This record gives sequence, structure tokens and C-alpha cells, in this order.
Amino acid sequence: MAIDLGALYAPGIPVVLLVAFAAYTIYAYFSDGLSHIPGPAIARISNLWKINAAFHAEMPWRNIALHRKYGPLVRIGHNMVSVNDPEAYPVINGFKRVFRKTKFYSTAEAWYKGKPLPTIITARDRQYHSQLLRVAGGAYSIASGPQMEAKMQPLVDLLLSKMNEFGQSGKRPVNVARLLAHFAFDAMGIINVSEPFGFLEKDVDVQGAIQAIDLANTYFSVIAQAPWMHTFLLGNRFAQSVMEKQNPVLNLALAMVDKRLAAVANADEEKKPDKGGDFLGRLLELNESAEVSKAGNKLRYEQIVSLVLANTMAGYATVAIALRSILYLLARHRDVYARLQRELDEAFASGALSQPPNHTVAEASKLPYLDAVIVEALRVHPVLGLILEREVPEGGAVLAGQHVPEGTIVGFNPWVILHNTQVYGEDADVFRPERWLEADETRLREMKRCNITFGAGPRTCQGKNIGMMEILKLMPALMHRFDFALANPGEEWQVTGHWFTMQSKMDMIFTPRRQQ
Ligand code: HEM
Repeated sequence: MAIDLGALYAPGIPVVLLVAFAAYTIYAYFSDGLSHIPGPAIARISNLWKINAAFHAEMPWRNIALHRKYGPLVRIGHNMVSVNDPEAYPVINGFKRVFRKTKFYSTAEAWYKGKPLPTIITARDRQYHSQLLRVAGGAYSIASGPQMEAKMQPLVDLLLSKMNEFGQSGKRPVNVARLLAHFAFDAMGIINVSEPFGFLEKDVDVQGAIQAIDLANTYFSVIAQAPWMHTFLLGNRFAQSVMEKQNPVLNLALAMVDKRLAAVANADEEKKPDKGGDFLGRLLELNESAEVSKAGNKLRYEQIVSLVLANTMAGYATVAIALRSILYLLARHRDVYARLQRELDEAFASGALSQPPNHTVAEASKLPYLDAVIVEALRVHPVLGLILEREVPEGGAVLAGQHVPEGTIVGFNPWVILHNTQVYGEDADVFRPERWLEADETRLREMKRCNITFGAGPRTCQGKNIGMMEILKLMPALMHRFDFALANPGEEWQVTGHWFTMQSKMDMIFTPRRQQ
């Protein structure tokens, strides 16, 4: 009699699968030593929760909701804990016991000559990062000085004239999200090499760089939730042999560096490009200094390119997002708008702000309500929407009273901590600049301590002063020249909850306030 092998094995296969699944679940649940930390069931055994949240571009809001349900520590993936406790802040972001960045960041690296090119933002190795920072640190400070402010002025003027031109003096809606992206990208050309790329002037996405960053933002936000996936997709020699040469942002960075190096090499002493006048000039100058050589920190060509590349990506996206938030939130909150307008008008009338277009960043930074509006807009809508991942070092750590083993991925999502109701009040989700002016001393100190708009600790933002310079240069001039309002006030803007929390669908009408 023939034996039907299929019939014999058929009931066995589901049982084997079930047992294997149960064994994996128990292993995954306990193996990372985090079973005492609460979180959604799926996040306790896999990375599916966070991949799903990133895939749907909803990480900021889902991450906030989890903390409101489970408390200050939430397990959001295998071996990963999201933190929302101000006391854990100095532990994770301290200078003494550094929690290094995770592989999450490596997936954002461009490739150059067949290898990933770590930047000052993505670098995980402490020594490598320190070398970049030791040389470049000085270049970030000079780029926000008065010389740079003067170089930025024509770009501000151009933006205002484009708002008027495209809006036909207040008669047509303007795609302001696009204009601000063009402004912010050109601003990085000025910061790096004193020259805009031409986004604003020509109203084009130069070399498709903005589209490339948008695509990279989507890819990175999802894939970085399980970095091993990157190796099988774009993080390998085969994919990069096709893609490397077609990376428009890398190509822009290479072109900036090559052009400057050629100018330096060819010009006679008197015609040499203004050395300290922009980021790259100052960087090259510092890199040639005896001090840098003596300390063995001299940067190689590709490291210089990586710094210019990092600035271009980070500086464009963050400032574009910040400016969009400020404009949109002002347009939505007319009482705030009116109060800010009064402050600016009085400042122009009294001379506290010089007459446009000559007001300075130093003058604008003294206006309390303008400052509160900017800080509050960046708090309500942080530019980064994912966790700033860090690895718990040897010996583990105590976070929110719980032991977390070494090797665990931990971190703060700016959206979570900046919407923390214990720190910012029960109305933490509301845009209310007054909270920064009304808070008593203790509360204000805590609000500032938890303000990770620009990151924190050893990996804090190097371009903060540059970003603030752009915002403070633009906002008073814009509000002096135009009244602005949403073209479609009945519709919400669109926000992408990825790494860069990009916004769109916020067209506005810009009505000239004075005779031009
Ligand atoms: C409103 C504007 C900006 C905001 C809100 C912002 C925010 C941030 C945040 C949150 C981080 C930390 C990221 C992390 O821990 O993973 C960061 C890092 C960084 N940002 Fe910015 N940024 C802004 C503008 C800029 C500009 C204009 C530049 C360049 C000119 C820049 C260059 C950098 C660099 C180089 C780092 C990495 C620092 C390091 O790891 O050593 N940022 N930024």
C-alpha cells in the first residue's frame, strides 16, 4: 500500500511553524533585556511597529501617542527604547559618558569612490567626528558673522521680489513652500561658497537636488528603522556603482569644492578668493594652519567635500522647514500674527530695527516676541521627526529609573520631548508663543533645558547660528513688506512625518503693505 507522505506531513507543518514562532517570540521578548519596559506587543518582538510608522510617514504623532499611553519609556522595536523623561536627558546627551550614534545614521550616507562617505552628521566613530569638528568648528562660527549677513541680503531681497512677482502683488496665491525651499537651498550656496545656486533666480530645482533629497528622506526614514535592509537595497557596491555618479547633492558639493580649490591654486596672491568670507574659505584656511597639521588633524579632500555636503543637505532642509512652520503658524493664529506685526512695526518706527533692507540680525535678535514666535514654531513643529538614536555604552544606563542594558538603542524624538505636557504645559500641542514670556524662572529653565530643537550634547547642531541668522534676516523684512494669509484657510497643510518633517500645500497670498 502506497503511503501518502503529503497527508502525513500536512498537519505537521503548521505545528512546526507555530512552535518556531512561539520560540522566536519568547526569545525576542526576553533576549534584549527590555521585557520590563512597556510598549505595543508587536514592538516588543520585532521592528515592525517602527517600520510601519515610518512607512506611513506618521512617526512623530504615533511616537507621542505611545508615550501618552505607556509613560516615559516605551519599547518601540526590538532592542530599542523611546525616551520621554527630562531627567534622562543629560544621561543620553552628556559629554562625559558619550552615547554614540547608531547604524541608523550610516544608511543616510552618500557613496564616494565606491565607499560610504561619513559626514559630520552621520559619523559614528568618535575620533573621526572629533577630527572633522576640530577643524570645521571655527568655520561654522565665521559663517554667521556680519560679512555673511551682508552676503545673504541680496537673497532675501530676491525672495521678497519673487513673492511679489509670482503673487502679482497679492492677486494670486504663491506656492510659498517651494519658494522657501529655493531660498534655503540658495542660502547654503552662499554660506558654503558665497554664491547662490540659482534655485530662486531661475525658479528651478537645480539638477533635481530638492527632489533627490525628498526621495532620500523617504527611503532613509523607512530603511533606517532596520539598517540591515540597506545592504540589500542601496547600501552595496552594485547599487552604488550605478547611483554614485548621479547623486545631485554630492555633485553640487564636489563642484563647489573643486571650483574653489582651482581658484585658490590659479589666482595670484592678490586675487585669491576671500579666504575667511565663507564656510569653505575658512575651512581651507583652518585646514592649512600649523596648529591643525601639528595635531595630525588635517582633513583629506573627501572629508572637506563631506562637510560641504552635510551643510547643503542639513542646512537646506532644516531652514526650509523652519521658515514654513513660522509662516504657516502665524497665518493660522491671527492674534499672534497681529502682536508680532505690532512689535516689528514699532521697532522699525523707533529705530530698534534699522529701516529695511538694512536691519541686522543683532537688532532682530533683541525682539522678545519675535524670539518667542520662532522658538515656539520650532517647538510645535520640530524639523526632525524620528528618534535621534544613540547606543547605550558599556555597563548599561539607568533611564527613568529603569536599567537599560548596554547596546540598547535609545533616544529622544524631538516631537515627543517638545510636546511633553509636564515640561510645556497641558496645552503643549498648541502654538502659543506667550508660554516663553509668561513662564516663571524655574519653568523657563526646564523648558529651555528640554528644548532639543537643535539637538543636544556632543552632537548638537553646528549650524544653529547660521539657521537663526537666515530666519532673523528674513522675517522682519518679509513682515515689513507684506501682509500674508493662507490662500485656502479651510485646508490643512500637508506634513510628512519622516526624518525631515517636510510640509506642502500651504499656498499664501502676499499683499504689499506699502507702495513699492
Ligand atoms: C532651523 C535650522 C536648524 C535646525 C532646527 C537644526 C537642527 C539640528 C538637529 C536637531 C541636529 C542634531 C541631529 C542628531 O542628533 O542626529 C543637527 C545637527 C547638525 N546640524 Fe543642524 N539644524 C538647523 C540648521 C542647520 C544649518 C543651517 C546647518 C549648516 C550650515 C546645520 C548643520 C548641522 C550639522 C553639521 C549637524 C551635526 C553636528 C554633529 O553631529 O556634530 N544645521 N541640526
